[in-house]
Amino acid sequence: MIHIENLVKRYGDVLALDHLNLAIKEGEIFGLLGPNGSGKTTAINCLLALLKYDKGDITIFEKPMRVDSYDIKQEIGIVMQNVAVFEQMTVYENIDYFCGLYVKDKTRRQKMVQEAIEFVGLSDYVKMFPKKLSGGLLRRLNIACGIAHKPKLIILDEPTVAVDPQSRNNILEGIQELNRQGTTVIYTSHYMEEVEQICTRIAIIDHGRVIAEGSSEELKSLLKVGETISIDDIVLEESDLAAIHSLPHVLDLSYQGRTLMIRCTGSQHNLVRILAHLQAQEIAFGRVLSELPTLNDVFLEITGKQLRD
Ligand SMILES: Nc1ncnc2c1ncn2[C@@H]1O[C@H](COP(=O)(O)OP(=O)(O)OP(=O)(O)O)[C@@H](O)[C@H]1O
Repeated sequence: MIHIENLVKRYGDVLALDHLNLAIKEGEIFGLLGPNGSGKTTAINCLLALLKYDKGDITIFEKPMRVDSYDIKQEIGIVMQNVAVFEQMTVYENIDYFCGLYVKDKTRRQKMVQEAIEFVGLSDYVKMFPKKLSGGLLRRLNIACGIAHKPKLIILDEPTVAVDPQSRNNILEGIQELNRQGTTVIYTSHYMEEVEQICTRIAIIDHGRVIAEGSSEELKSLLKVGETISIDDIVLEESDLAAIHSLPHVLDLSYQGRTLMIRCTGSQHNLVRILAHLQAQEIAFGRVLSELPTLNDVFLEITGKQLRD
């Protein structure tokens, strides 16, 4: 559905996109995950032909995307990072205005605006002006303005920045619902939990390049460590440590201040196997914690730094 090939974008000396390649299929919720400044917004702006780029090719719906590709733009909904609504218009008028850019027929538009209002849960606020809305409601209005015309593709650039957890959940559930109704979604974020929660495929980008791509599970399977188990209040001899180390899938372990940390390859049955071993050896222990890897671990292993640097 969307192909970005070898996209290069420079701002003066800053290389914002460095041969970026992306292919997004119809029906996906495609996540673009990367730290601040990695090039997500630049990629989206190039994709939408809002920004000139130095090199590369972009096709959307199998056609080249250009500044005057109005037929393509008609089928795209955009929800940008910064809320962009008119202060002097009410909630209803704002949604109607943005929908009207694409849908001229009044009766059809009225129905679409109504559906968008219900979809984002703004029915009680239609006559209010934006400045009376809370941050979360304002975001919902921003989303309604972007989706009311029922585009085939919706692009959301960090739509949950500075949003309270409840509104954030509403937004994420709404995006999943739109996708269930057949909309393809591109979602950029530096919140890995969000991307993990809703995206069917993810490209992790850093310094304007894709450094890893796949489903959340596929990305995590790139890691050496599949599970980290920590066990508190455990007293062990050297021979006990050697025996635990030799259990299947144990990669390495550390033992400090009566806490044992075991890093395992794979993520299945490690905990059961290790606890069964301790029980068989009649070794007592306290609190046990098993941690599965996150997308941050994937980023850390590939780049040597945290996603939230
Ligand atoms: N108008 C501009 N002029 C100069 N440099 C820019 C401009 N816009 C972005 N950059 C630089 O390009 C790089 C990519 O920025 P971009 O905003 O695309 O990243 P991002 O991943 O969207 O970050 P964020 O999550 O903070 O929005 C950064 O180094 C940024 O400083």
